[in-house]
Amino acid sequence: MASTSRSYNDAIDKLNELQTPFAVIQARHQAGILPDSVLGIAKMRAYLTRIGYTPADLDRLNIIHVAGTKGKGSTCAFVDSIFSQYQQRHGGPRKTGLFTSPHLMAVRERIRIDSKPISEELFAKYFFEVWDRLEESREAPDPEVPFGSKPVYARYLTLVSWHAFLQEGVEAAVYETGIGGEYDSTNLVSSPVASGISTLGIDHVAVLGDTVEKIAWHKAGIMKTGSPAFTIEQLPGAAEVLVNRAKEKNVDLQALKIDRRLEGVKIRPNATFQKKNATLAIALAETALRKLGLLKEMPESELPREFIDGLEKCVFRGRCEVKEEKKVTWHLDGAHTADSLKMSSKWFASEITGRTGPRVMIFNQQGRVEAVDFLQPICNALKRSDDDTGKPSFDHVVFCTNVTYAQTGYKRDFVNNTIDPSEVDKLTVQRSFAEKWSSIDPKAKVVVLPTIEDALNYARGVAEGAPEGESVQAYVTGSLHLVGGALGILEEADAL
Ligand SMILES: Nc1ncnc2c1ncn2[C@@H]1O[C@H](COP(=O)(O)OP(=O)(O)OP(=O)(O)O)[C@@H](O)[C@H]1O
Repeated sequence: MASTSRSYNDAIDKLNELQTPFAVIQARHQAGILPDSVLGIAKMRAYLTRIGYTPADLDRLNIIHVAGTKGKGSTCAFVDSIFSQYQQRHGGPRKTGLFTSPHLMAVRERIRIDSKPISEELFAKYFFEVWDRLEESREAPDPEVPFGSKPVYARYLTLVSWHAFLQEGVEAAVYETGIGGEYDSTNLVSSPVASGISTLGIDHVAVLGDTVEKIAWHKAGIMKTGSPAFTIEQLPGAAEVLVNRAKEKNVDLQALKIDRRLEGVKIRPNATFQKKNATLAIALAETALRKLGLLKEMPESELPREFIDGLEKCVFRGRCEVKEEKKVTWHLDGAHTADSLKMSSKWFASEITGRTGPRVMIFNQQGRVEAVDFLQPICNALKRSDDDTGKPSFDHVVFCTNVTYAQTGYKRDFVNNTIDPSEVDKLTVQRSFAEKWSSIDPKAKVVVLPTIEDALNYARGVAEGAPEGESVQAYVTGSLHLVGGALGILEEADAL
């Protein structure tokens, strides 16, 4: 049955129904059932067939495919921004696509055409076309592959992106993997223009394994015979796995050192990790632009103007983002792993050097009590200078949930059924974070608040009480959902 209601909001409501409910996740976890791996990819192939395409159709998109633990989103954004400079100056690639996850403020940000989030209208159109095609083809094309009538949330969005990009005539598309690589829903592409593997570290251990070697094995799954692959400097164990898998697949894998042509290029933030992401992006964009006949010569001494502008003008929101408000400077960064939080807190520390206003941190990681171990390195990065010894790292530390609003709860695009609702109500994780922070930084004022809106208002309250001429230096981090919710609220305030 075709759905009768077809607005963007209707699409998001349907999409939210495709989230795996917390109770199901918990039951699977208790029974030791791991997420689908080989079968998951077989199911994706079947879904692709049911919506009318074959994996070979995806080759028309000239895909750049990026995996990694950290920096994959930033790398994809850099490549897309370089493409955009070529479009503006040379008219090609004709149309570009960018598929990333998660979203910050609206689901449609995950599917971008010519660098802009797909319109609500087009999102709804392609979302429901995929929906209808799946409804109309309930019989499995391959009887060996058992599957439900619809894939889960992230996989469904991958299908929508392929359908949208193919229908819109996208000529070059950049794809960020969701989790891992080998069994990721984006990994149906068989001949990418190039694959890129950004910095590897520990994350998603339940799915990918608990060592960087096991994780590297999964990420290396996006390398494809016949397509070049690039990576940057990695931990030795991870580098070895990548090299071995490249050999098995007969892939030409290049491990890149930071591109010296980046000297003088103003990338943001001006940090080593971002230079690694930019280095990877340069190699990926160069490969695609050469294939499309848009780049003939690549000078060894300096980057073409289009590359420099693409890197300098790239905007990837919610990553090391600064927003000014009356009496509050908001520093927002969605880092949420041990390594990236170390980088992120150093970035915040460098941003506020020499500033005297009260420091406020707003932090959350919903459902991940183990994130309590990420707090000490943040505290260490913000230690006061010798002149200020005796002061806490942060004057105020707020732990809140990812629920957006105090009155109305989640914004539709942020509904999350995969976490324990009772834990959110009881603020269980937030209380354990608070206890930890009080033990490591006893002079800080530590509070637990139920929503993002409450947390932002708390920081604004501190600003009101701050001495004349001093601004609160607020650091919002730990989760892209938290950062996205905060940006949404701050932007509503801008619009008033
Ligand atoms: N190469 C890197 N090494 C370590 N940390 C990084 C790197 N690149 C980015 N980060 C940190 O991680 C945060 C998220 O960056 P980005 O979105 O590019 O990563 P990602 O791999 O897409 O991760 P995810 O989508 O899981 O958040 C950044 O704001 C920054 O703090």
